[in-house]
Amino acid sequence: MGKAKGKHRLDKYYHLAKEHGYRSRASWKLIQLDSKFHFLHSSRAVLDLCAAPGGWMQVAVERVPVGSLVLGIDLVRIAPIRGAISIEQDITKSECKARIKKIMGENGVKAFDLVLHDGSPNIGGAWAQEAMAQNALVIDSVKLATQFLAPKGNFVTKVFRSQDYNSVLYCLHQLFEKVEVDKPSASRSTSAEIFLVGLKYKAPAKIDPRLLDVKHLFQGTIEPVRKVIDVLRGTKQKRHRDGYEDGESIVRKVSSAADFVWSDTPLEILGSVTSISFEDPTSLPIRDHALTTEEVKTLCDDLRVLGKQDFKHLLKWRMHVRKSLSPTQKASSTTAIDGEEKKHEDEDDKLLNEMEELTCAMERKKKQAKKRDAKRRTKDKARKATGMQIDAMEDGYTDHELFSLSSIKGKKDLVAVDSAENDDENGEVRDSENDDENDEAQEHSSSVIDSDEEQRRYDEQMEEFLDQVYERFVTKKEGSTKQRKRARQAYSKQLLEGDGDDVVIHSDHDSDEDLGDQEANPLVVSLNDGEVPTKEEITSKWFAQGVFAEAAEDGDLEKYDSEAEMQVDRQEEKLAVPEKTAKIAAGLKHNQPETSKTEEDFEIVPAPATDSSDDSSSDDSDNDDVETKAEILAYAKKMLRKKQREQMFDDAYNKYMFDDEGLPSWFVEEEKRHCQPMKPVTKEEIAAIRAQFKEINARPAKKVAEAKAKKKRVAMRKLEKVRKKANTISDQTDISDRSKRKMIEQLYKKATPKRPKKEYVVAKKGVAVKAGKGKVLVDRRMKKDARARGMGKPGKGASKKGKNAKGQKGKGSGKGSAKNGNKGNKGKKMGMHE
Ligand SMILES: C[S@@+](CC[C@H](N)C(=O)[O-])C[C@H]1O[C@@H](n2cnc3c(N)ncnc32)[C@H](O)[C@@H]1O
Repeated sequence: MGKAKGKHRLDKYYHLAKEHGYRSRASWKLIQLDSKFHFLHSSRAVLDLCAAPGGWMQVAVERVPVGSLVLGIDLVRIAPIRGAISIEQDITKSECKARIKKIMGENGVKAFDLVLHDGSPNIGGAWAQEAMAQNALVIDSVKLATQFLAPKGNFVTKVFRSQDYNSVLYCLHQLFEKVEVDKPSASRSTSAEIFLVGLKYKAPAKIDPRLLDVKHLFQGTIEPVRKVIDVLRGTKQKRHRDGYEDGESIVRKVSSAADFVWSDTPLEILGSVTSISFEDPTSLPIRDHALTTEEVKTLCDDLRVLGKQDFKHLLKWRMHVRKSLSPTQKASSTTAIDGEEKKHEDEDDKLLNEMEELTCAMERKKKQAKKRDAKRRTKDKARKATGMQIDAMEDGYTDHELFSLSSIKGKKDLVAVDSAENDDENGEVRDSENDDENDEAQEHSSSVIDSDEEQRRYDEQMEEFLDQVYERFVTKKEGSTKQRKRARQAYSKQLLEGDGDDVVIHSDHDSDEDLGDQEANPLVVSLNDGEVPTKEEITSKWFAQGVFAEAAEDGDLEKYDSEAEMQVDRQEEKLAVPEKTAKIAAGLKHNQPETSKTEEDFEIVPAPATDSSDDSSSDDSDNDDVETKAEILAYAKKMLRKKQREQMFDDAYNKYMFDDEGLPSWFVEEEKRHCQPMKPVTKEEIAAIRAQFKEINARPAKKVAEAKAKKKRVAMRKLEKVRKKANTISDQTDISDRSKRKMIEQLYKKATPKRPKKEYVVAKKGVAVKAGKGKVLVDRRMKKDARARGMGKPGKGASKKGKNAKGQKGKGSGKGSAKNGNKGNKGKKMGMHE
């Protein structure tokens, strides 16, 4: 069955099979099926149809109870397997039946507990024909199973997911109490094979012969098959796993490529037809499009065998071909669906359309960004040429109103700012673009996706989305709406909040119905549901608290009064979130020491007490410094990303900002202990930064590295010179080889840098000797002791050197060394003193 050849076939299971001594990688399929359905351990007689080379037989022998019969049959000879019998037979012939019966009799087996079938017809040809022959072979194996299977016995067969697949499935449903469909991971995802496991054979007294007649089952003759179905089931047909109804499964349902591409419900089409054709005239441009590859055509040919990747590939192809053939049509087709139609549109289809819109928007934005960049570059050039660059800040020009959000009174102003900004950036781009483009640009003004990073993110999102759509597409067929809902919600959430900073989907509803909001500044967000309490309201609410009654009696009201004022200020301050980012950042460090407050409500954080004079703590403070630096850097790193930065700001609004006073001490204590706000950076992130510091510190100083490199260069040059000289010497003919060698040796000796010689100092009693840099202290006593302890044998050279050293040093090395060297060995205990 269209077997791929070559090295790629030798996958993990091939090697595993080799390792375990199985004759075929197919063994793993049976192992995995058995691990799931546990049919082997209780089978005392197993009939393996189409068993060569015997991989399944080997597994069966391993897993069935000892003494069980495992009978393997194949067209080709199966090499003997210990504990199994094999015969050469065609399972479609009646002779095969007789042979089986004979062997059963010989082994005292009345029926088989398990019939296995992994046959593949040994014919070539078109895929459809092959698949049909395969499934016909399956029915042959079913026939044998009905004759030899014991009641409650099990049956495992391989089928191909072609148009006959559902008929086979149906057939098995009639004969077994339960039918499981499984594709073990050992089965290649590229293969259309799938395994059906019929559990608990019903062993009906009579079986309608048409049920096992491939002509009835597979030939596309709907009526007779339906009759068979009706006779045997007498009930309404159920939907099956793959989403096609039994009766429908044998009919080829075709959709035109044009319908699929231009439809707003592509998933509905994918779920309801068996193939997509390119034959009708409207589909011709699609067929001839460069994007419509042979692969796409093959996928379209049989939609029932689509795997996940195929499914995604097909949807992506549709999206691109749609965009390429008619970008405008696409946009209108997705937006022009009237309300009624939209209701009926599948949710996934809607999401798919949104995704497509995003793709278009992204590409549009990319184009615009490119144009903008080009314009900006030319403008800059022109400016430079005329020397017109003016630094506004240099002139001391600052207009505070310019940066005040409160000056933006409504959406209109905002749009004005927005467009002004665009004008500023675009220069004359806008003038040159037509009105339509301008409208689009405004519509998607917040969905600017122009960097590679964003593109990557978008691609990931798209992949994820398609995965979800596929999962839902598959589960939908089983009627699982819950999962679909969940995934959809997750996706919408992602769209709205995940990357919402870049991609905003505008709903028409927004602009039309929220007219009442027009006068409010949309950037200034109320944290109080739009209702801003007045200063008086807040004050009175504050004083309404019970505690003030007591305080009034104690005459403490003055203090509370100022506190209330502060609360009011803070409330007001909350209303203009973006203007307070500096303070928010300060709020990140929650466990600040006491803060003092000024009338302008600045919070002055006292610097932590440090004592630079304290030397012992300098190490600690160094460590603290590194720790703090690492932490700050980790924050900074996070703040580089817009989304994370805003998240940090948002998180920084917490109760610690208010530094409540007058709380019961036990409460404060417990809060301190248990209520620690989460830092926006993790320990690991800080550790990573510290590791970076370490790495930087570990690098040699630039000067040292340079000096080393220079030294190396000089040495190399020297050696190069020597090499040349050596060559000239060796080329000379009038000198003997021996002298040549000597001369060359000398040359190299001179050139190689000499290591400073070690100086050996012999320790002598009563003479002080300093064994500093380059000096080695040699002490006879020490040597002897070491030798006595068996710690090592001083080499000849060492003693010789020692002697030399002694000779060199002569008297001078004298007595004091005994003090030095022998001190430890004076060892009264040992009594070894010299
Ligand atoms: C994929 S192999 C089976 C592998 C086997 N399960 C194993 O684990 O080694 C398919 C086998 O079906 C056999 N086959 C095809 N048609 C057959 C038939 N009519 N009768 C018997 N064997 C047949 C082929 O000869 C081939 O060996």
